[in-house]
Amino acid sequence: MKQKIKRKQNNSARCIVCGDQNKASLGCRFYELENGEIAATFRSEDWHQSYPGRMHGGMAAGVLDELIGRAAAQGSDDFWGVTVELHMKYKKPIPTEADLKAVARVTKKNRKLFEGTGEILLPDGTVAVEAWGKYMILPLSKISDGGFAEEEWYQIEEDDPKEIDL
Ligand SMILES: CCCCCCCCCCCC(=O)SCCNC(=O)CCNC(=O)[C@H](O)C(C)(C)COP(=O)(O)OP(=O)(O)OC[C@H]1O[C@@H](n2cnc3c(N)ncnc32)[C@H](O)[C@@H]1OP(=O)(O)O
Repeated sequence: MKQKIKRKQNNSARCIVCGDQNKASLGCRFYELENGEIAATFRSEDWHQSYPGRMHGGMAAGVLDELIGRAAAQGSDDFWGVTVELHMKYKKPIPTEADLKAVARVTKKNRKLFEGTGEILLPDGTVAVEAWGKYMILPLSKISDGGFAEEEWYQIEEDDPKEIDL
């Protein structure tokens, strides 16, 4: 089903999932949706492989870890936290050298913690991987040394889609 995109979130420079200047990164883009969920687009390259032709399960966990975390950061470029628990269910292999999508949402949130779920979809829409995660909300100063937000956290200017088919 097509979902309207409200806003694209920032990328970072060196992250393995969304690093704009990291050649090994999955190149994720994160789009906040009108229905309250968040979607990611990314490409599985051959260097993300586990078995031949199959994306590494750790990379899939990385995508859903970050995507669920970002689901709680909707509307803000200054909301931070760290993953404290992550549970994965691998249902189908994810091919390498494929353009892929994922979607996530927050399911529970209080002052200190939040939880959410997410899925990676195969090109035909089948759910390949499901995840549930729990995160602790923290100020950036407790997570990273200074300079990240100013130097490594920015919008990529490009021709962004207006909607996404999930
Ligand atoms: C995200 C948007 C970003 C948006 C954009 C970016 C998205 C990035 C997403 C990727 C994120 C990552 O991969 S992050 C990388 C992977 N994760 C990490 O590196 C986290 C490693 N863990 C830690 O650094 C630490 O454990 C902390 C900071 C989480 C907690 O340390 P601490 O504060 O010393 O811990 P502690 O005193 O034991 O606990 C503090 C309070 O939290 C509670 N607590 C601790 N763990 C848990 C838990 N799993 N479930 C419930 N509650 C817990 C304790 O009971 C306690 O409650 P009370 O006694 O106060 O009541």
